[in-house]
Amino acid sequence: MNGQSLDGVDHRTHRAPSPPERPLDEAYERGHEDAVSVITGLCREMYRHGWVTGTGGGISVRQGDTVYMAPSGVQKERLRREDIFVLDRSGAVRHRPPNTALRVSQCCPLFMHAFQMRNAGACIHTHSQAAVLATLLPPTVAAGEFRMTHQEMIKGVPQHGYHDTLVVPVIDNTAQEEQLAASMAAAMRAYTRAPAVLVRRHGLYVWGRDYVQAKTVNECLDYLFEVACRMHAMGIDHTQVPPDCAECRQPK
Ligand SMILES: CSC[C@@H](O)[C@@H](O)C(=O)COP(=O)(O)O
Ligand SMILES: [Zn+2]
Repeated sequence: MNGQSLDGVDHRTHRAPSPPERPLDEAYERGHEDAVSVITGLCREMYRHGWVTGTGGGISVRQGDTVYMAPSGVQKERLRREDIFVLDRSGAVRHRPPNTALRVSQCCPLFMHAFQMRNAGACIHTHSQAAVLATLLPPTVAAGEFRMTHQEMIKGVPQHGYHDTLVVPVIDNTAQEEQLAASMAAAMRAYTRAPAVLVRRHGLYVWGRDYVQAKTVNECLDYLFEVACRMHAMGIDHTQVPPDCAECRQPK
């Protein structure tokens, strides 16, 4: 698909021509329909988990050089197909919804980091309570990173095994979502193995090679964040190798 011929957007200003372009409909090829369905469907699913309530959070999907993204400030579980923005891989809007009041998600520059720096096929942003609470755990606050080891669900994170320590960097929240972009990029450069970035008192950005992997990793991480909080409440250190792990305690 060529963005210029699709919509005629002025790429210098990112402004749509007038009158507004046609909506996403049956005239679009199958690939576009699938990406849009993934966004609307997953947002509904994530809403049921309490991860994208109150208009917060969302998901963006990349197919080749085309990126699909929700508008800003709308209830993400009630997105309609025609509400979805289409961008190119540089983050320039190529097609906007017919409702000209809609603006692209404020998460745009953060989603673009996942696509540009990790070649991700999807990036999920949640306001999960487990993720928020994990950023406030004492060891996490002091270290600026969430650490956990010896949990089965760590195996759901690419390049991680049961005995590995999962490390997720934590960045400080800002007044506006877009202002997180620089510190998220710095964290991604510093933590090349991390599958995600936590935002203190805010939530999580997690990516994957496609939406299936991003969804899986998000679910594993959220489970781990919740377990870590509960372990902490029980007085158990989730960052330490358990003393009964024969494999880790054995002298080499
Ligand atoms: C409850 S408002 C939350 C937003 O400011 C922001 O954090 C967010 O995640 C969603 O931004 P949006 O621009 O609506 O896609
Ligand atoms: Zn947010």
